[in-house]
Amino acid sequence: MALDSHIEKVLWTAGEISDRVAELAAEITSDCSPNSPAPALVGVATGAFVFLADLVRQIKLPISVDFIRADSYGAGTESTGAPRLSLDLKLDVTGKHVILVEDIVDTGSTVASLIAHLEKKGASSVSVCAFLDKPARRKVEFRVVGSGMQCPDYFVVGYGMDFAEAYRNLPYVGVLKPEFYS
Ligand SMILES: O=P(O)(O)OC[C@H]1O[C@H](OP(=O)(O)OP(=O)(O)O)[C@H](O)[C@@H]1O
Ligand code: HPA
Ligand SMILES: [Mg+2]
Repeated sequence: MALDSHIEKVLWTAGEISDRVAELAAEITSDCSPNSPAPALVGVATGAFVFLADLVRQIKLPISVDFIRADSYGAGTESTGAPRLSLDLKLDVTGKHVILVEDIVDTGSTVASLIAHLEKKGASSVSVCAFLDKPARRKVEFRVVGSGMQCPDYFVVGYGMDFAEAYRNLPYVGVLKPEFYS
């Protein structure tokens, strides 16, 4: 298939991803006490849409789901370091436990700015569930509570993640051949 020929190497196959997502969903389900309200899962658009859809369908709690958006990469591979909120929540999260769902935490600036925003909106607590955690490039320190995989220091694509808006639809995570990064 033409799209696969753009990929230099696959880091995680669709099967490996689905096994890990099932474990994360089980952790979220078991961490929530039966007497406390179910959390709100907030996906960071656009990248988190595939992970969020897989994750929520395996959580056995009456959660709510919404999206938020903060842009910092544009069409490149370097963060601007100053994410801009470009889509806010529809849900009222006052007094709610929010799980911010990310495809990847890289420098950490997107998640850090969104945690501050959700706390300002009255969330009682905010935790982060990221499919990939890439600590090598972290600039803003915070704790990723649930993470799927530790990502080596590559700019990766697939499973929701893009380069210049392409490759989000790949069912696996991989690294592009150098000629496709320009
Ligand atoms: O930790 P950071 O360095 O802030 O990078 C992580 C963020 O960057 C990407 O989003 P992007 O802003 O590119 O938008 P997208 O989700 O629409 O691809 C990714 O989906 C994360 O949201
Ligand atoms: O490695 C990455 N791939 C895609 N989008 C990203 N946004 C931050 N890091 C990445
Ligand atoms: Mg994103």
